[in-house]
Amino acid sequence: MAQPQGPAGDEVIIDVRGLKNSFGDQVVHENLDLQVRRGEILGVVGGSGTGKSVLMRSIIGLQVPVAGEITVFGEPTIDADPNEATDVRKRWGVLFQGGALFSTLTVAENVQVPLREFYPNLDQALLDEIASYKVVMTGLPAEAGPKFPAELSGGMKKRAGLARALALDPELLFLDEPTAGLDPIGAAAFDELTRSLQKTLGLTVFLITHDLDTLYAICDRVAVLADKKVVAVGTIDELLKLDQPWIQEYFNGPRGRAAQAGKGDIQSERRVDLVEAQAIGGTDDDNRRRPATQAEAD
Ligand SMILES: Nc1ncnc2c1ncn2[C@@H]1O[C@H](COP(=O)(O)OP(=O)(O)OP(=O)(O)O)[C@@H](O)[C@H]1O
Repeated sequence: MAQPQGPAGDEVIIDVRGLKNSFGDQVVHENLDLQVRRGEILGVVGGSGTGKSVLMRSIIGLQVPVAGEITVFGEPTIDADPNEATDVRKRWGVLFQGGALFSTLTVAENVQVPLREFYPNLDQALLDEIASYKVVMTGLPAEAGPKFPAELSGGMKKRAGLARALALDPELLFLDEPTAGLDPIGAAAFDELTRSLQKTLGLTVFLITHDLDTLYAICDRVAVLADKKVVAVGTIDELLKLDQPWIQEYFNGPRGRAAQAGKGDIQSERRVDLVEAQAIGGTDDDNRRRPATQAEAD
């Protein structure tokens, strides 16, 4: 199927049109449109409960909307033919909020879950080899493979979840609040990891976040959810020019201004943070904490 084209002529990987979601009387989305372009990191922001996670679940077929159309790689994901849905699902990876690792499986076994699901005939030696590669790729030490999730720090769990999301060599990555719960150093290191994997692997990334530093550091464009729909999509500079109350409050509030003022410093600090994080084995479990922004320092 021909891929739709975005306004700038870029290939549209995710195309959401007229989406409506509701739970009982509560309407979460109404006439929501969104296009995600190949190769971008799209940040998705909005107040708590505006339906960011429900949007992601709708796109990946876990939430059946009341109305609307969604295509991913040009294929419909709502009421899709099961075989075609499987073909499309192989092309994306998902890091759910909190990591969603299976607690009774080791990190390596968690990474192997999607491989076993989609390629049941792979032999164990190959599964082990792929899992080791993905574990190291996400900055975890090789020794993390045989560990259980309960033995990992919060940051390591996120990396393990990311390793599982990358198991099938996806073209498209969904990240639901990947830096939530991480200290600033861990969050910065995870941002750098996301950016470097996105560049190296040519990924398109749909990234739900509340983290202003993440938006400034790695997102190419930002989509804003409010009033049950996407009220704006653009670079942060473009969004700042809009007279939309939530956008102004979010980006021009004290934390937004601090993130904006320090964005160059934050990015260069974040490169140092990554080196530091790698030096300590990719873990975020040290208790060093320093303010990411002047607002936190205050
Ligand atoms: N399975 C469900 N059943 C009933 N209501 C739901 C369900 N899933 C989500 N909701 C409701 O839909 C709304 C949007 O939820 P969602 O988790 O998408 O918000 P969010 O924008 O991701 O919020 P947050 O930033 O706090 O994570 C919320 O009011 C939530 O209670």
